[in-house]
Amino acid sequence: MNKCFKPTRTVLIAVGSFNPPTNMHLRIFELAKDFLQKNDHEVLGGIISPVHDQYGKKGLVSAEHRCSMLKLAVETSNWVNISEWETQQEGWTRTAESLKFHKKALNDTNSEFDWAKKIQAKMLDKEFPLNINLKLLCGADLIESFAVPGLWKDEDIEDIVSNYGLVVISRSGSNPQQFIYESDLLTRLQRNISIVPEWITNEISSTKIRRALSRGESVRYLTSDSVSGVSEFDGIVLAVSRCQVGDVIESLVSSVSPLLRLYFSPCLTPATSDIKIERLELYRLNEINPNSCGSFIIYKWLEENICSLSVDKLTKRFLLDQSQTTSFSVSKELQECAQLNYHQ
Ligand SMILES: Nc1ncnc2c1ncn2[C@@H]1O[C@H](COP(=O)(O)OP(=O)(O)OP(=O)(O)O)[C@@H](O)[C@H]1O
Ligand SMILES: NC(=O)c1ccc[n+]([C@@H]2O[C@H](COP(=O)(O)O)[C@@H](O)[C@H]2O)c1
Repeated sequence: MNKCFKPTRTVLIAVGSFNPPTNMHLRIFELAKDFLQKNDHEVLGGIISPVHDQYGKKGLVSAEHRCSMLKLAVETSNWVNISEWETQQEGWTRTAESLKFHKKALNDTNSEFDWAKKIQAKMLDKEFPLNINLKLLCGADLIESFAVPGLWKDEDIEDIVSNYGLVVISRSGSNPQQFIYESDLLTRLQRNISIVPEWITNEISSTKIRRALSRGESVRYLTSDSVSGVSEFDGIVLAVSRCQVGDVIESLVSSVSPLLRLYFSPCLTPATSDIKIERLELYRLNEINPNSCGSFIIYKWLEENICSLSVDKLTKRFLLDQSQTTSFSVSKELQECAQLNYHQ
């Protein structure tokens, strides 16, 4: 083996709306990293650069919110970072400009940006200059958007491909090889374009997640649980009418904390048995799932199961407090006891 051989130090950057982030947004980083590492690159890190609000795409939620979702999404990755730089500019930034900024910051040993510091910290030997290369990582649909009249400047395309390089992940409905073949410019620069096939095809997209959410359908396992705001409710909801709370139950429930206690006024014709125990999924409210917050789900459930609801003050405070943890532990004994009472 040639002792002098040094792999090219590379960082991948993906630009886009991330509205909301999906599992595929992170998956493309893994695919590209595997591919590059087999082709003489040392992949030091990844950067996700969400677009500015003024990009103006229909249905784009605020950059602040997209960034918080992205931060949650990358919690499980030890190499993909978020750069909020584009979102903090006066207006929308062309991708070529964004690449220029990010490459400069990555190679600046005094960089003030956390993502740059983290990536630089991954370098085993820090000889100067740092010589960190930046490549644009994208799905095949993004490269095909190069052909949309007026969307990209030819000189930007030339700059991006020749001075940085592209890693394109295949996507169903796109044919990047043919697209390159049909473009004289891209054919000329094609040694700087890597096309990475995704054999385990997966057509998750932000559009499909938004569609599912707007229809009140589950988006679980399409994006991280922390992004969708869903977390298992591992406790019990005890819904009892005030007059039905017997001393025994009262002493039992008060000894267990936390427990969601919902009191409701008795209905004329009781819609439920004395004690109702349900397992529910709780959602945290965000701009993407405005109809799925914990309180909404619980009110909805109660509406369907119980009439004339009045939630006691403590419970209401709990339900409305979005920062509250949504995971409960309730002792097995209590659950069994409650089950027993339910069947009585
Ligand atoms: N399923 C996928 N396969 C390959 N690349 C993807 C996939 N989903 C997203 N990407 C790529 O991730 C980058 C950022 O994506 P973007 O924010 O546009 O997401 P999207 O899911 O395509 O969004 P939308 O559905 O809103 O158009 C783009 O380069 C896009 O091509
Ligand atoms: N001329 C350009 O630099 C140019 C044109 C169109 C889109 N883009 C970028 O490509 C990304 C496209 O994102 P969407 O696929 O979510 O629309 C955005 O980050 C946008 O800034 C850049």
